[in-house]
Amino acid sequence: MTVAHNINGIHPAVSEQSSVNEPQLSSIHINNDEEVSCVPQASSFDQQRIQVCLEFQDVRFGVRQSKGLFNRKPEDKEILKGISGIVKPGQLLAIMGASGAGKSTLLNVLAGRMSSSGNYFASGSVRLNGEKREFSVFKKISAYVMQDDNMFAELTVHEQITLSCLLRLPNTMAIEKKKQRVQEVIQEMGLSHVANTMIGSETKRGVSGGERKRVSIATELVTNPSLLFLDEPTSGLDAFNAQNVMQSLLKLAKNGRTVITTIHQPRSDIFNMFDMLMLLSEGRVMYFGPAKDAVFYFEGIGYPCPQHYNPADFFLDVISRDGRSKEAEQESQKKIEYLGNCFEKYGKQLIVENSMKELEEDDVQMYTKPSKSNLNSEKFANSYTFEFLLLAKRAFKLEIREKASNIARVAQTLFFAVFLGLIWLNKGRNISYRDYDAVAGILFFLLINQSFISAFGTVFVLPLERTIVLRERASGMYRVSAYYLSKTLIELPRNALLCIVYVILLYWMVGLQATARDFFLSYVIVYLTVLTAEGLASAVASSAPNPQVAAAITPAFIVTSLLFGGFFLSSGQIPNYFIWLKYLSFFHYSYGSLLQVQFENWKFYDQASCPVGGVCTGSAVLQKLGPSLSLGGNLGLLITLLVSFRALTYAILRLRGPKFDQTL
Ligand SMILES: Nc1ncnc2c1ncn2[C@@H]1O[C@H](COP(=O)(O)OP(=O)(O)OP(=O)(O)O)[C@@H](O)[C@H]1O
Repeated sequence: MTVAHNINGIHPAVSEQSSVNEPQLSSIHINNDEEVSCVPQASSFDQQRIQVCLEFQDVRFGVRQSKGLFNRKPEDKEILKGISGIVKPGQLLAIMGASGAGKSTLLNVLAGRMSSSGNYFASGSVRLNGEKREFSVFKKISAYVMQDDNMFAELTVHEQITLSCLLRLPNTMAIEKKKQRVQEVIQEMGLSHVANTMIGSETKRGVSGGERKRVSIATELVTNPSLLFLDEPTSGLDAFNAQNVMQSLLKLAKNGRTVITTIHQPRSDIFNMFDMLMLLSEGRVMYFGPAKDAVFYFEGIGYPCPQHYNPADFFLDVISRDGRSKEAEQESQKKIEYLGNCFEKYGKQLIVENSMKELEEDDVQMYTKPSKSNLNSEKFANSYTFEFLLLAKRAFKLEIREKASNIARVAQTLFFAVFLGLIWLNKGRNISYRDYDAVAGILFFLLINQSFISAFGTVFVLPLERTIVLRERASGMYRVSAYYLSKTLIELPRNALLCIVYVILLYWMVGLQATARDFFLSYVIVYLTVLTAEGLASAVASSAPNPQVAAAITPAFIVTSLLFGGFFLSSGQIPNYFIWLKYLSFFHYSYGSLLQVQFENWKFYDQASCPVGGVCTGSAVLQKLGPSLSLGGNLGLLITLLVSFRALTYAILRLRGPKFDQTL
């Protein structure tokens, strides 16, 4: 397939008002004579891949913004202003432009990742092999690598890719084949030497930045996607790593994939890897066509690239708005206007339309039509049980590998148990009826201390974990219920162990009711309270955008529960209009239960000398402090709140899941 465009003697009169030099588009020779490889190579898996040609025509996209608190009439902001292009299998398209040019927005629209919040408008068409794309098919043949490489730091590269592979490839495929695919992807992305290294994070040493990005790409690559979208894959990488990543992408493209990436400011050696280039400025196309022809094009319209200059830097200089002064801004604005008009008039017609015509004529027949019948039509590739077991295995690994937080939790538990035990040493033994409220205070504190530790552990972890889960769910890896159920169940033993250590130490140091039944019930109450506090914190944290917000709002919920828990305010002291808060306070039920367990058979050493009407026996204390429900009733409601908070967390995670709109 050979295409040669010769554009001679075109004199666009597009900049009459412009102060920019009048261009003489005298001799632009756009040469697209490279054979595009449509033949998959490499692994056996590659042969099953559908070849995809992505065309987009006159794509417009904008958002509706409200102008302020008191002006509710939304204002439209157009971000993409009629973008067209075409990318074929075997090609690597780089979308370049200054910050705010609309690169990520275009990538998202092409990948169908416009948030379905409805606060936007979009028009134009995006077609796959000449046909309107079907969401379910598109999802299966494409992959999206986000700019942020959110992955679990404690997993090894091999584990991360294996999980993705096992969960995304269909259950009809033998496990052995899936494992073989893992090896292929690891090799394809040049990760063999770090396969058993922890991924790591900013605070934990792991693989290098470039390797991390390649792990992120490999995670998406397991399904052998035909179409790969990447948002700024080189951002934050040093020159060496950036080049490595781009080389990997080039290799993927040359294996017959269609690769589209946004990139900010590539070095010249990276620039030379691009097959196709799209230059965007302020939502308009400044250039689209073979990357190697861009310099000729700009020369032809009056912007010659200086010798020995990185073309990428040159293009960015030319197409960026210069905001250093008002004059400079106006000047650059006119230049952008002119470049946009030039491309509209000449480049677009000659490059985009020719390519599309050419595709209509022959290429489309070369590709298998991506239809449901070619692909596994199930929404999830594997059964619920399989997902649950794999996610539980991952949750367990993460649980035992998070050494720092585990050590911190154990240390806090031991410290508080011994510290509080020493403060209240023997306070439960031989106590006067005059001090019954001191025992009540100890019981209340017994409940809140562990609950706080647990709740705050969740608050900082869940929002970060949610971003990973969101990415995984966006790729259709698993059901959110399988994730949340496995995580919840795997975390149960940790709390059970910490609570038992805490309760044993504190219980015997303070000298609470020394029967097996009372000890066991007290332990169960503390444990259920901790799980409920954690459930409440999970619900709040899962709705917060980040750990900072979660940490700021969770105390409000926990402290309110505390206040209405029965120790600080008796029922009679709560104003009628706030009485409902008492019923929502989980401490109200756990404190009520613990009072019942401890005071039911409590004996004060001096209760024989009780004055008339005094609170001198355990049952008198219970009457005075007044848990209104039976032990069973309190425990039942505590468990109800525990289940409700967990169910609420699940509902929030589900509602706040990935939502894509692929109307184009
Ligand atoms: N939801 C939104 N609401 C308002 N403005 C938006 C929204 N999304 C994008 N924009 C604006 O649209 C423009 C293009 O954004 P986009 O993120 O696509 O740019 P970009 O070229 O990827 O920039 P960068 O290289 O800095 O990531 C920016 O001015 C941005 O502020």
